[in-house]
Amino acid sequence: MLVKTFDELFAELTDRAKNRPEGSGTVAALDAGVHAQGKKVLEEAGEVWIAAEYQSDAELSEEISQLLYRVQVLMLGRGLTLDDVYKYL
Ligand SMILES: N=c1c2ncn([C@@H]3O[C@H](COP(=O)(O)OP(=O)(O)OP(=O)(O)O)[C@@H](O)[C@H]3O)c2ncn1[C@@H]1O[C@H](COP(=O)(O)O)[C@@H](O)[C@H]1O
Repeated sequence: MLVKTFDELFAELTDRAKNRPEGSGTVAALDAGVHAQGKKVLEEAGEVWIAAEYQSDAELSEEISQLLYRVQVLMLGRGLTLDDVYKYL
């Protein structure tokens, strides 16, 4: 199984933002603006919470992956890099 890391996904999304390929959901999410991006983060965070309480490990893992994606979209929407965040870890 080919595994994608957090950093690899961020590099991929950065490339989507730069090259704006046709049909990219990420490009559409970036164009929707920070308000919409923030709402998606909150929505996915809620789904993670519910999955943690009531759903399987696989379902929880999928929700967490979606939350990570939405956080990255928000980071790109605000022009943050991974280092901007990593320096606080
Ligand atoms: N990891 C993700 C990813 N996680 C979640 N999502 C999006 O989030 C949606 C699920 O979130 P929701 O529950 O909010 O579903 P929804 O409200 O029905 O979806 P939308 O109406 O918001 O599209 C999915 O249908 C995807 O649109 C993702 N979209 C893209 N990626 C990865 O990002 C990369 C670039 O993708 P594109 O920009 O689409 O080429 C690729 O590697 C993708 O695998």
